[in-house]
Amino acid sequence: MNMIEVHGLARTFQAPHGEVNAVRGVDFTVAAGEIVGFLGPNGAGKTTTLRMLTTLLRPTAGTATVAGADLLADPVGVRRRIGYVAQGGGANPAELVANELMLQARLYGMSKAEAQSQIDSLAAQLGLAELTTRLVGSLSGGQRRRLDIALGLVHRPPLIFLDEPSTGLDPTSRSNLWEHIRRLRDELGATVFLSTHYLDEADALCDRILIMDRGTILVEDRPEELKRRVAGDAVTIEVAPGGVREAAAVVEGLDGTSGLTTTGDTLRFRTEHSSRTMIDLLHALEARQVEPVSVQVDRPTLDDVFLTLTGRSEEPAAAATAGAV
Ligand SMILES: Nc1ncnc2c1ncn2[C@@H]1O[C@H](COP(=O)(O)OP(=O)(O)OP(=O)(O)O)[C@@H](O)[C@H]1O
Repeated sequence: MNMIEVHGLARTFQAPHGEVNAVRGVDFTVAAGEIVGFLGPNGAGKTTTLRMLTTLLRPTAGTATVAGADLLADPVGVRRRIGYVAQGGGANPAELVANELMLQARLYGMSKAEAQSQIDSLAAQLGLAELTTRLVGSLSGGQRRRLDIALGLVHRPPLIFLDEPSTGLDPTSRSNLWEHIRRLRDELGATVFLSTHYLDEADALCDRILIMDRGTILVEDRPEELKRRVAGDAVTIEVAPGGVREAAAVVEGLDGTSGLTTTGDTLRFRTEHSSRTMIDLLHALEARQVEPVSVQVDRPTLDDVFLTLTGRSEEPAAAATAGAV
């Protein structure tokens, strides 16, 4: 069974400088029990899509079924069956954390006892247990983010939308959150649809990834397939003046390297086996008396995925405006 079915979903905004085609007629499905990641550069249309699927924004065109309810005909039905953790969060700064969580749970019709037990377990898992007697407004950015997440999950929705859930979280909170999301799926059978800028997050959590760019979905794939498309680590090496041609010849002679470019005294290339390549490279440079000034190895990033898939890097949000249609 599909938890989300989207057909031709589109949203255009009227802006002072013209129309913005934020989402340009996308089609996709999410199966029950899947964790699906939504990736894309700033302005790609991820939040707009999430806001449409969570009934906060009316589509300009298209249809969708969300958690078994028709998005346009039954938005209230959709709302009752989903949890949504937005980027901004809507908690009241003047309220106590515990009260805010209880209010949310009760709004969704949970009994007091059921709500309390769910709040206790969420608070423990998301590192909020010590903060329940604090005012929302006194929380740090990361603490506030964890509260927003707890508020989105408190009524145990079968379908959960998370908009960049780990932005602003420290590494421990991040890995606790991932653990919690996995448990929601594994133990409760929940379906999770999350947007993220972090490839490692999508990789660690998601069964499938949709990549959006300029309002369209470029590719849908499992994370391992996606990573396979990015050919290895990126190496940047600067050599002493006069050595760049020699160094380029060395790089081209090494196994498993690709995409060599040079700028001034700096060379950039990709390698599938970075540690072996680096040892061979440094030995070969020494043998040819080319002196390396600096060396940097970077794991594939989201930007690399984009570069590989689209042949270009992330672009500013303005690229999605009417002029770019
Ligand atoms: N209310 C609005 N009025 C005009 N343009 C808008 C509005 N909301 C979004 N946009 C534009 O629509 C495009 C898509 O924005 P959206 O917020 O969906 O992107 P995103 O993929 O979520 O980006 P980010 O990763 O930065 O959160 C952008 O060009 C944005 O400026």
